[in-house]
Amino acid sequence: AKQRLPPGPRPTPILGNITGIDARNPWKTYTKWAAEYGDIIYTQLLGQDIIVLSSERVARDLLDRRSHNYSSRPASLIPINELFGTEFSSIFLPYGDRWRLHRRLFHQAFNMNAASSFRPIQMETAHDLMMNLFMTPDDFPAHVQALSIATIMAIVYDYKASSRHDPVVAYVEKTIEIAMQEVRPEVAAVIGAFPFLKYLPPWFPGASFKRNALISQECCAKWVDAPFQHVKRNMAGGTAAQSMVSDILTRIQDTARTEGDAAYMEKTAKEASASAYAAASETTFSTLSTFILAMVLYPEAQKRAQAEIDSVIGSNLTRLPVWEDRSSLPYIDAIIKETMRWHPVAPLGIPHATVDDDVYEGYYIPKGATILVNAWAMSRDPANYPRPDEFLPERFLTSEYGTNGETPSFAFGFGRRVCVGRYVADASLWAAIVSMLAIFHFEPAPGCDLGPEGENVVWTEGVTTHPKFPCKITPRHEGLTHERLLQLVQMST
Ligand code: HEM
Repeated sequence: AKQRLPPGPRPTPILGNITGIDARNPWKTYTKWAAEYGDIIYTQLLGQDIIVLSSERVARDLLDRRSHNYSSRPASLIPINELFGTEFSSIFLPYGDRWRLHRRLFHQAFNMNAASSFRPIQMETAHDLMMNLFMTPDDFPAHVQALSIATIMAIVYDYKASSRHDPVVAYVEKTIEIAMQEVRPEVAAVIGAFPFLKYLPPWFPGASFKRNALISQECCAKWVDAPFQHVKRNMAGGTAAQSMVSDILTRIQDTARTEGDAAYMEKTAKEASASAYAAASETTFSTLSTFILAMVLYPEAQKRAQAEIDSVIGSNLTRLPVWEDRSSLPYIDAIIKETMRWHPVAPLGIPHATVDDDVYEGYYIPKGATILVNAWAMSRDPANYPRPDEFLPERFLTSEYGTNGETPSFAFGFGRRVCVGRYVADASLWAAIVSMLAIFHFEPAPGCDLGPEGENVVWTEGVTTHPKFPCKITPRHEGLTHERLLQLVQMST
């Protein structure tokens, strides 16, 4: 008997459901469909099977409990990654030995215990952020981005990125900017279905993605190599500090049996470290931008967080928050969780794919199907998160709002593909957020109406999304000088 696919909107011939999708916010279309057809729906884009999971329950059942079958990445993303030069990226590797080796390198560097060794770096970049915000508060997006980049560059390569116009950073940022726009299922489906598009000359009208691809390929080659060579040079000269790459290179020297082995491991290390950068910088930046927006729109939450910090470090700023304060600041943890819940950085996650055919609750799920995690829909589920559009950190502190207090599972993804950098990410966010709240007050920029619930805020489009808005940032403590802030920073290191 013909197997029954999950329900969904009826596809039109050839194009499938592509014409019905809001290209700017595809997660909103999928969420609307989920309301109509349920937690698990089937759609088609140009002949490709797409299954969208819209509840945490279904995502856990399939991606966690059947992770052996749901941990690949869509084959349709391979051509587009090759086109853009990002084929090596751990994030997009299909399930298999190559991906497993990447994952092992990450696990050694970023597991819960290992991740804590990066705390001094994270606090130092948080302090740099405070100093920058103090001097030029209106440039806050650039400062937050600088923090996100500097943190991961230091952790992975012990590379000190200069805060402006760093050449290595410029390559990576360009590649990521392009990849965020183009390496997503809706674009991949078009190129997969019409492979000749790949061969259009870059000057061809409408072939902007091809021009982008050439730029991306060039930037990628430099991004993967330049910082890696920096570590090797420092190791050879005996000046390398600890980093993910120096640790791996030391292990290769100690364990590789043949030269071939060593060369393969080194190539893998290069690819994995470059991927860590891509995965970490944009996501950290987006989360912190969303946090600042929440503080502007929800002054009560901001006030409560600051009162909590003051109750621990004192209200006259005799010292800055330090790691040991974390356990006394539960509301700050709740703010971090609620930021990731309120506007998930990757509203459709990173697509998974099935290895084999499967059947779930009577529905047929084909081999090779793209599995989209609709984090947006999960974040808006009123059963788990009452008043879902509101920023309410309290929901992670009391059962009144229904959560179990844990970070929402959709924030960092599922199964064997769950974010390998989640402990690093959590610590970077904490250091930055607690430092910002200790020193600054965030309010709407004068004359700028964001709307009571932020309706007028513009969010960027792509795999990840962040808000763009102006904001007024002022020191909370009257008479705080640059010199005094510097003194406080020096006292706590
Ligand atoms: C707030 C910050 C972050 C968020 C919200 C975030 C979120 C995610 C999500 C949703 C995924 C996809 C999971 C899935 O496929 O189900 C992912 C994958 C990944 N993340 Fe993160 N991430 C963050 C920070 C980081 C950091 C700091 C690192 C590295 C230090 C990192 C490294 C990775 C890597 C390598 C993958 C790919 C894993 C794989 O495909 O096997 N992430 N992340």
